[in-house]
Amino acid sequence: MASLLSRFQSWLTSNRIRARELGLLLFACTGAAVWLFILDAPGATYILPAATHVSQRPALMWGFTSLALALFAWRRWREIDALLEEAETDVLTGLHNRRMIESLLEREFDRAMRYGRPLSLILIDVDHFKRVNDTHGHAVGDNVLATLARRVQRRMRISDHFGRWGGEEFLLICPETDTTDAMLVADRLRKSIRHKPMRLVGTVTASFGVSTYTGQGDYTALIDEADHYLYAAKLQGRDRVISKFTLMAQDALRREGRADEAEQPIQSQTPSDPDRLSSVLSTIMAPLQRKRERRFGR
Ligand SMILES: Nc1nc2c(ncn2[C@@H]2O[C@H](COP(=O)(O)OP(=O)(O)OP(=O)(O)O)[C@@H](O)[C@H]2O)c(=O)[nH]1
Repeated sequence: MASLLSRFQSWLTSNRIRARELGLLLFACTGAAVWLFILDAPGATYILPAATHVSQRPALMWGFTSLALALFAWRRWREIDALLEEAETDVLTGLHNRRMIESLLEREFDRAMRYGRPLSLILIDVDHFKRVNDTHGHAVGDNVLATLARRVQRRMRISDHFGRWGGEEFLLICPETDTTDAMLVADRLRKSIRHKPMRLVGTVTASFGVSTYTGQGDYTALIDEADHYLYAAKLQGRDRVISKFTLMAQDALRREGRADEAEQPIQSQTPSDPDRLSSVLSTIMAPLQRKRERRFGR
């Protein structure tokens, strides 16, 4: 008997059923049987003869049954909701995990494609993160990731989506955002990471790759493009933002024989930073603007 009971208990545990829930379920089943009896369903009298007494007060029985069923459903719903949230959240940072951010990206990409709206991606990768782990330990490395996540979260728009792409890489999805704006956003984030030293580690920097949907390809191509620019940012010395525009500007500067300037990051740590970024962007945009004006006669 004892072993039967313990087996029943372990079955309850393995099926995540608590005794209170089982009680509620039994109560709901009893209520349902009583209702069968009240409705004079065939065989109901054999299922629950004792229900005759309770059926004298059908309103009370109806109330109890509904309450029991509602409580049971509510508890189950909360558990399922918690499990779903757990399945979509990165435990370390509390951000969307890879699966969730990828499905959000797919959704935003479909929307951008259908309505012809701009959509930019910012792929962020912590610089020399292996060194942080090796020098200070994995726990401190984890703390760096969590701090970076909080800093970005505090500065992103409410309509943006932010998630952990994997390891020390993060993805920010910016709907309704063109390349120029996405670069400014990325640069603001870059500064917010760099300028405030992190506990035990000191200054941490990150590199950024920015890609924008141009009406071609699918969302994986957009990710690949951001990854390509992120790789370029790492190659060019890290702690910088690279997009299609940056590479175009660098090409333009090289063609003009200003190779030295092309090697400088478009953003620097000087207060004139945004000026330089916008001046380089306007250098690239000017011919495009002239072409557009010629075409549309404006
Ligand atoms: N603490 C911690 N480390 C992680 C986590 N995920 C990945 N890493 C570590 O992140 C490091 C990434 O190293 P690399 O890919 O060589 O990149 P890096 O050292 O940042 O160099 P660059 O990206 O080229 O600047 C590896 O040592 C991983 O073990 C994590 O969740 N927590």
